[in-house]
Amino acid sequence: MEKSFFGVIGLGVMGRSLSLNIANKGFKLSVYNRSTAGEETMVSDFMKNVNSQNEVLGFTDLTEFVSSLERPRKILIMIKAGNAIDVVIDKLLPLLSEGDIIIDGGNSFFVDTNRRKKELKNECVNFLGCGVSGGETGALKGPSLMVGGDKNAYEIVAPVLKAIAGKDKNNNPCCTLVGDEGSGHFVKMIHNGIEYVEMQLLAEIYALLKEEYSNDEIALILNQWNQTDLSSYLLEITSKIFLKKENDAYIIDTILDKAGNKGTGSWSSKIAFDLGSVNTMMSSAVFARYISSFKSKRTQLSQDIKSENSNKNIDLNDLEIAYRFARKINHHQGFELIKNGSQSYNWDLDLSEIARIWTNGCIIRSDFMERSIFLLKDGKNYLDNEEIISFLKNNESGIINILNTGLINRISLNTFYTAYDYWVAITTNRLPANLIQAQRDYFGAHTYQKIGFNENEFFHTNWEQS
Ligand SMILES: NC(=O)C1=CN([C@@H]2O[C@H](COP(=O)(O)OP(=O)(O)OC[C@H]3O[C@@H](n4cnc5c(N)ncnc54)[C@H](OP(=O)(O)O)[C@@H]3O)[C@@H](O)[C@H]2O)C=CC1
Ligand SMILES: O=C(CO)[C@H](O)[C@H](O)COP(=O)(O)O
Repeated sequence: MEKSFFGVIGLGVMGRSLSLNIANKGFKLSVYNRSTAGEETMVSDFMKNVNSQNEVLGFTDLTEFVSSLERPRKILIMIKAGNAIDVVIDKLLPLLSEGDIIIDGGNSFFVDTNRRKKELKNECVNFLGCGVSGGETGALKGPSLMVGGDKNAYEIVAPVLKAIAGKDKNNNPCCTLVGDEGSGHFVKMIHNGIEYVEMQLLAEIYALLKEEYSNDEIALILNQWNQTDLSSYLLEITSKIFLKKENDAYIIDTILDKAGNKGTGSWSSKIAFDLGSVNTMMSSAVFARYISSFKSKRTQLSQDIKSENSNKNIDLNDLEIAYRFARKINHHQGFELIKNGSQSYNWDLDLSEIARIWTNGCIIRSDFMERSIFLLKDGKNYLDNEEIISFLKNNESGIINILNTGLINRISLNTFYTAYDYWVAITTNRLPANLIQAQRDYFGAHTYQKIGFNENEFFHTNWEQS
């Protein structure tokens, strides 16, 4: 029997969509899912969705699955991130041959990907970490693919990845080898960090609007914004969410206000600390999800708090400006983190190319991302651009008015606040850090630098000596 060109392990939400996408592009495919209690029909259910033109073989036996693949074997693992990946790799290894290629398409932590790549290299097996974005629909119709690893291995799987990826405005695939090692998963992790912020900003806008406007009206406002340069996939789906009803009830009003997460947002925040990069907005968006999960505490404490119920009178023009303002800072912080990661890990990442593969297929695709291809050229970031700087300088009052509305009405707007605060701090010539240095020197003799002296000169004061 003719062997399959490509293999997919894992037929969950993403694995089955990617598999159909691959098969629809004409590649002969083998798919595998473990057959555990309660999940025995994953493969047979999948096979029912395969059309007669697709060449797909389904397996619940890993050895048979691997034997069905032509060499070098090209296997995409699309399962839960974490230990499960190591478990599957351990099971695969004895079945593989020199030169075979494993691609991890899940949201794996990039440090694990660095390790796995090294371990597999010792076994003469290639390992690529591929960030996949686009959710269920994107995976089926054209995701954005951020690949990290060796160029030679990438070239072998590129025909499949490029064929299934979404296409940019010039019809080029939203798929690229971003760099070596776990750089693909690093870039996907930051993508998700940016995504968390974009989502939280919309949630805070909802918090402001919902006291004054109906769901239909909120949908209309967001939809109007989506006809402007603010247009994005997340804005589009959010406006649609407000219109969706079940049994005459708006679904949004029936959903418990506890946000979940699977880790990529908090990893992005932790890495920013390690790299000395400032990403206050991502941390704020992660913490907003955590606070939301303290539902019973919030319910208990909210009983003692009087709600003013004042007339909010939100200025929609200011809100639109504040949103535009905060998104610019979010993208700046996100790409700055990528830049810092690139420098620290020697990955030579191309920010403009990353923006390009994020213009279609992925969750944070937007008009602004399209413009970012230009703004991020030659290693530049947003705050190197005069137009961006002048927008931020000239529109402070819009975001201040919105923050004031939040303060007066007890509406938590922390992610908007962190955007503005970052802008204020980064544009302040003299910060009070001189006091921090004095305090450190006082209690710990940590020394300090002096204004007008050489950067390499450090001073110490005996603060208690009169
Ligand atoms: N959903 C999304 O929007 C996106 C998800 N991702 C990432 O893609 C990956 C898959 O996500 P998704 O498809 O949503 O997840 P699902 O929960 O839908 O599917 C999980 C898959 O992993 C398999 N699996 C879980 N544990 C093991 C194990 N120990 N050994 C073998 N197989 C295992 C499951 O098999 P079984 O059915 O037998 O349990 C199933 O096939 C994750 O890393 C996720 O973070 C990336 C981008 C978007
Ligand atoms: O990668 C994704 C989108 O790009 C996944 O949907 C991911 O699960 C989103 O993160 P979280 O579950 O933490 O909200």
